[in-house]
Amino acid sequence: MTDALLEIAGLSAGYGGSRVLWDVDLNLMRGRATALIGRNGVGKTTLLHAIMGTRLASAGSLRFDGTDLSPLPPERRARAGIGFVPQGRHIFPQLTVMENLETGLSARGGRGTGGVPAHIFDLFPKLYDIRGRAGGFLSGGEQQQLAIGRALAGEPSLLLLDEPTEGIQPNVVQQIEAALAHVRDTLGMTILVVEQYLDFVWRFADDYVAMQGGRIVRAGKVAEDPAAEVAKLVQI
Ligand SMILES: Nc1ncnc2c1ncn2[C@@H]1O[C@H](COP(=O)(O)OP(=O)(O)OP(=O)(O)O)[C@@H](O)[C@H]1O
Repeated sequence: MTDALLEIAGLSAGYGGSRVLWDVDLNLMRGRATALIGRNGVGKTTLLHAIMGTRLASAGSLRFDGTDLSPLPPERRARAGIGFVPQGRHIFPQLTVMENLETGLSARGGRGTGGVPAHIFDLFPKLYDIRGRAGGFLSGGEQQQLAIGRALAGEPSLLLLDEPTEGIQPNVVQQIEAALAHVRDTLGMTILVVEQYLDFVWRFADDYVAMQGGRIVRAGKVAEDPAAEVAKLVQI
């Protein structure tokens, strides 16, 4: 067993004839949170989709916990332990908060038992208060908490998040930050978070990876490189 939970090597991906990711190498270490940053359109979302299997790579390899992900469709990748909080949240509007959370349980595969884990309501108490409300009636902040809670219900070992603070008020941003730090520190969860809001990720992430033009141009530890310096380099 290596220290890397996810090993990406020489990954390329795109849309039709246009290539978006070029020869991406990235290792995510177990129990660490990595911020994936870069300007709009550099390919961050595409990289998350290539990991999740909702966009297929045209070249390169993806190994998760030692297993080749390439032949696995998205639902098998979810059952293997990859959770995804997509941009735009994709809450089921007709289902209640509790039912939305329960949809996340199917990603568990053989891991975990019982219903929605209680710690999700400890992390996001508001979800318990509104558990009977339809997803379509939630505020943006509530939807984001629900999207994260639903991914956590699958008890993933790797959690992918696409711009979780987008359009979210500061008190909910703080809760999201505390929740991500908590699942990393107590459950040893590995996290890859795409973010434009560098102050947020620099507060809790361990590592960062900066992309430009579909390539990783810099990687390091957030404790060693100031956010402002990295932001300047990748022109955020
Ligand atoms: N479904 C699609 N079909 C065609 N091109 C796409 C599609 N989705 C994204 N692209 C293009 O791929 C490139 C990378 O997009 P991607 O969403 O991965 O970037 P990003 O860094 O996540 O940016 P953002 O922060 O705006 O989401 C962009 O040029 C985008 O226009």
